[in-house]
Amino acid sequence: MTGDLLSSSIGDLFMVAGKAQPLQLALGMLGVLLAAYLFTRLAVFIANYIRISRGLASIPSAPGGIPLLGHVLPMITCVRQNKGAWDLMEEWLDSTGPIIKCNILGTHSVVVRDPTAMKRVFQTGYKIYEKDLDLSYRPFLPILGSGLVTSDGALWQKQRTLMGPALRIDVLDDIVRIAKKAVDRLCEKLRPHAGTGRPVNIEDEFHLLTLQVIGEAVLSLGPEECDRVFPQLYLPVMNEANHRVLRPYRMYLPTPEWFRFRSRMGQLNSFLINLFRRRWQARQSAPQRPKPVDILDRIFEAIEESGTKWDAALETQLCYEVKTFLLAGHETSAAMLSWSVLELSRNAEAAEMVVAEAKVAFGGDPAGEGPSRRAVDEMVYTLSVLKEALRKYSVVPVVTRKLAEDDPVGLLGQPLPRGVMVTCHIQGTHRLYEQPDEFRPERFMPGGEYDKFDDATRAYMFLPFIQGPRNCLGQHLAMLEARVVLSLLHRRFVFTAAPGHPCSQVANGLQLRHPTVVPVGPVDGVQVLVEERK
Ligand code: HEM
Repeated sequence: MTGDLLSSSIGDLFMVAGKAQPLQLALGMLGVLLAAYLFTRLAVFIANYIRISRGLASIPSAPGGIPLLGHVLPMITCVRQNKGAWDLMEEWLDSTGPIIKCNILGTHSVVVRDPTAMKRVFQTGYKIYEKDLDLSYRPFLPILGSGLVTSDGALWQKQRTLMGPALRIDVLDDIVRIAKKAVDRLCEKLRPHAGTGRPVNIEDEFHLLTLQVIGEAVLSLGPEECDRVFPQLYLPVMNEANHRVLRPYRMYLPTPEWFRFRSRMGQLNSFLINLFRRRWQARQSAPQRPKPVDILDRIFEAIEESGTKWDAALETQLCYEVKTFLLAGHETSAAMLSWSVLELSRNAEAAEMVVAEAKVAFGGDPAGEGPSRRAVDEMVYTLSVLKEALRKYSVVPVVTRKLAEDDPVGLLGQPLPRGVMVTCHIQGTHRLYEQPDEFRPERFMPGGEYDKFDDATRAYMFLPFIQGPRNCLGQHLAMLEARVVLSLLHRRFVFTAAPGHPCSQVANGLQLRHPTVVPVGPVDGVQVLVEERK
């Protein structure tokens, strides 16, 4: 009986199949394949989830997690209260211990701030602590692609070898001159405001200035071209990518903004690739190799020396690298400069010390060609102001990694399983200083608090640029540029926080930090009044 039933239903099935349209059959097959794919993905996800959970069993969990959602709700609440998720993580570290685990929609993360753990992730174990492209960097992948910040393994190694020298050594001499010209232009812009009581949003000005510096240093673009191309194409694209961090669905929904993003990306890529082609062809047809004038020239030299063939793949890769330099090189520096100006506007004595260094470096002719690089290197107090701004405000508060294989050494004595995300809480490390809320540039002066840390871990107590083989390639460029800008601005003007603006009302600048956007700048900019310095 059962056998009859079975054979008749199989027969029916063949009958139906026989009568079905090819399209229906194809759709049916597609449905089956999709279901099988989703089922396999789910099975792999569950198996990994269980394996990683077991591997982390002995690590204390952050408070407030619930099944499935993990710690997403406390994080959302925290952002609603105008605090960064990284602030919440710091509270967890304070209350629970030096190593904790949390869960973000099924992704396990271990959070640490101890310098020995940082050393393992950034230095001794860097090959297995890979970039976390699934979560943190995903919204930026359409822009940065396989550029230096977002690549790993052999490709990263090759690109780092190719690009590294172009950002170091002699280009740094040019940066002083380029930054000097940019800050002269900014001074001209500020002069009409001096003494008028009209506030200026200095953060906005720093965004334009740092884009001009990086645009000229990398591509020899003039200030007008930078001001024309970047605010139109590059800045809106970055803006959308930042929105996508908290609203990942925007990456997939074909809204008008999604199409605008694609179109601007396309225009920016064409602008860059056309520029590369023009410059490469001019170089190939020149009777002799010209002296390099910018970072692109130096990259071209490295390409020629390595014998790399010029083709479409190379153009695309170059495009990713240049967009990486633009992104990495301007927002971080603008945030650092904004915080420094805010702090100096509250501390006349520190501002006077910066001015004193500027007088030595720029001599009696601040409007001249600019100091030598050696003279800028000697501005140790100005450098300490910038470092203290990077410490106090931690413009990159967390850096995440994904463990590519089991790490039996692990962090703080805890072996870690493959696949776990590691959140290096840079802000937490920067708060392991005495009275961390206070702005004290002296910490970074010779013999100061920083010098007194233990030799073995000192380098991991100050991590704005992280450390190790994947450290920031532009850190020397950034700090050189910022010293020129900060010192010359203060040599010419006195800045005070504009009355009525939050930056004149809150007791501590920490209250002004943006809760969701990295690099962390002031949430409402820094509005200042400008006076000529006597
Ligand atoms: C105050 C300014 C800056 C800060 C705080 C900063 C911070 C950082 C940090 C934290 C990283 C590591 C990111 C990670 O591993 O996930 C990084 C990497 C990088 N930065 Fe910067 N950066 C600054 C300026 C610059 C500038 C001016 C440039 C270029 C012109 C630059 C180019 C890069 C590149 C290419 C990398 C990737 C290095 C690699 O993975 O090999 N940065 N930066």
